[in-house]
Formats: sequence, structure tokens, C-alpha cells
Amino acid sequence: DGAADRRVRLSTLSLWPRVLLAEDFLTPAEAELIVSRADGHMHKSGVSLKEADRGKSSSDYRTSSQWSYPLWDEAILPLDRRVQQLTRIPMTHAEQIQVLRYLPNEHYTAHHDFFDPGEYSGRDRESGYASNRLLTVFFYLSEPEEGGETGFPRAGKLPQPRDFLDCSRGLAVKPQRLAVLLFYSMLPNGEFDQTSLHTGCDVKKGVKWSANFWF
Ligand SMILES: O=C(O)CCC(=O)C(=O)O
Ligand SMILES: [Fe+2]
Repeated sequence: DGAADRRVRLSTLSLWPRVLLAEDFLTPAEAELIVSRADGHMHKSGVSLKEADRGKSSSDYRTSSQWSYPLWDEAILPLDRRVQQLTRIPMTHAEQIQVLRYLPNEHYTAHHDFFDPGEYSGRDRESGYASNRLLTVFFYLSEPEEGGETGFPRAGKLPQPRDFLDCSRGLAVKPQRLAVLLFYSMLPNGEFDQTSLHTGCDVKKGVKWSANFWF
């Protein structure tokens, strides 16, 4: 389909945390396919609650909807292959593709994609020790008319924010249809990168379709 030998231009948006953008990485057909497969299956997102947040409702943090796209689906194998070439991480280290939809006023408050096992209990804690998230490859499948940026409030090593929905500080990446955002949650030495804190900023107008491809 011509996609296999596409050139990719990677722009570095931030070094702390490591954030890179590949414009036009997805083909229009791939973006349409992922959205159309997911549409109709979307259900409200949750989050794993930390021990300190026990009793709170996960829906306060994350108000979007989601659906898991089977990674080994025939139709997206060429895309899987290109993501593998781009990241140089074998596909066997990837999770299912998590498709997200944000309607107006929906968001995901600032969080890390890594799990610090010490902050969780039970099964979440065990899985955090068994494996963890190193890199997020984030697909922008649509462009909301307003809002919906991916915010990095600690970009450039800014201190921890007070307001976990404030997208006015640090770096805010505007969703660009077909672009792919890459950001690392761990440092090369395996330590967590605390500056990788990020936010799915409030969508103000339109719909934001996106997807997480986690390694
Ligand atoms: O919606 C975004 O821009 C970020 C979403 C996110 O961080 C996540 O789903 O873990
Ligand atoms: Fe995230």
C-alpha cells in the first residue's frame, strides 16, 4: 500500500520528558479503520486506583471512553510493523491498542503511564513488578476543533503542578490527525521519569479520537 517505505520525520518536542512527534505517520485508511472498528464498542474508561486514592471514583480522573483493538488483527499488521520499526521494540512487548474517544468536556487528569508498584496493592501491584510501561506511542485519529491537547505540565523539569487539569504550563501538543506522539515514561537506566507526567486536556469543541500503543 506504499506505507511500508514511507519516510518518517521525527521532531523532538522535549528532552525532559523525551517527547517526539511523527507527523503523517498513519495513513488516512488506517485512522478510519481504527475509528470505525472501535465506534459502537466504546465504554467508559477507568483507571487503576492507587492505595492512597482508595474509595475515590476512577471516573473523576478519566472521563473518556475506550475500547481495545486486537493488536494481531490482520488489517493493522502493516501498521504494527511500522511502529516496531520506528520504536525498535519488538511487538511482543506491546499491549493491545487502546482506542480512546473524548467528547466535549472529557479529559484525563495528569498521570504517569508507568505503574509504581509501591503505590498499588493486589493484582495491580504484582503486574507492576512483572512488567511496566516504557514508551507510549499515541495515535491522533481525529482533530477536535478546540482543546484536547496532550499536556506535559512538567516539561523542562518544571515542579509538580497543583492543578492536574491545567494545560497552560509546560508543553501542550495539539492533536494532529495521522500524527503519532512518542513519549518515554522510563529513563534509559530503567528508572521512572517523573517528568513524564501528562494530561489528556479537556476537549472544548468537537471529538478527539486517539489510541494508546504501549510498550
Ligand atoms: O488523551 C491524551 O492526550 C493522553 C491520554 C493518556 O495519557 C492515556 O490514555 O494514558
Ligand atoms: Fe497516559
